[in-house]
Amino acid sequence: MPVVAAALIAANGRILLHQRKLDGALGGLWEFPGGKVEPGENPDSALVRELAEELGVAVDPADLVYLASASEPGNPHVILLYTCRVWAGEPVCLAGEAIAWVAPQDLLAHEMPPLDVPLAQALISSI
Ligand SMILES: Nc1nc2c([nH]c(=O)n2[C@@H]2O[C@H](COP(=O)(O)OP(=O)(O)OP(=O)(O)O)[C@@H](O)[C@H]2O)c(=O)[nH]1
Repeated sequence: MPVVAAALIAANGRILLHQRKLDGALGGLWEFPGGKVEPGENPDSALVRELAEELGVAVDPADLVYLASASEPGNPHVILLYTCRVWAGEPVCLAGEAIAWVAPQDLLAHEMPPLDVPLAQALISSI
């Protein structure tokens, strides 16, 4: 089951992390915002939709740059991470517990779901 996620990278180099709702699956953990690709969507259009739903921002698919994927044995989900440096609107937390702008060196100090950890490592290596 494909899941798409974005690292929104601000002009000051900070990266947006999204804290999942405390009471749901992987509750309270910090992840790259995104979600499941629904039937009929491609990864880009799913990510544009998820970023609008979760953060209230508008993203042009042309500004999504694929970076890395992560999966693990026994888990049907594969997560595709994109970077994005251009969006319209100020991100706000519409669906999760909180959002935070995090310096790259502080990403891994946030408790993350398992698949977000290698994605964060790939991101840190790329910038
Ligand atoms: N971000 C993230 N999601 C993971 C990991 N492992 C894993 O099974 N997942 C699952 O991947 C899915 C991610 O979708 P989501 O919950 O963020 O997005 P969504 O809004 O489309 O899902 P929903 O319909 O369940 O609310 C969830 O079912 C989540 O439990 C992981 O390591 N990181």
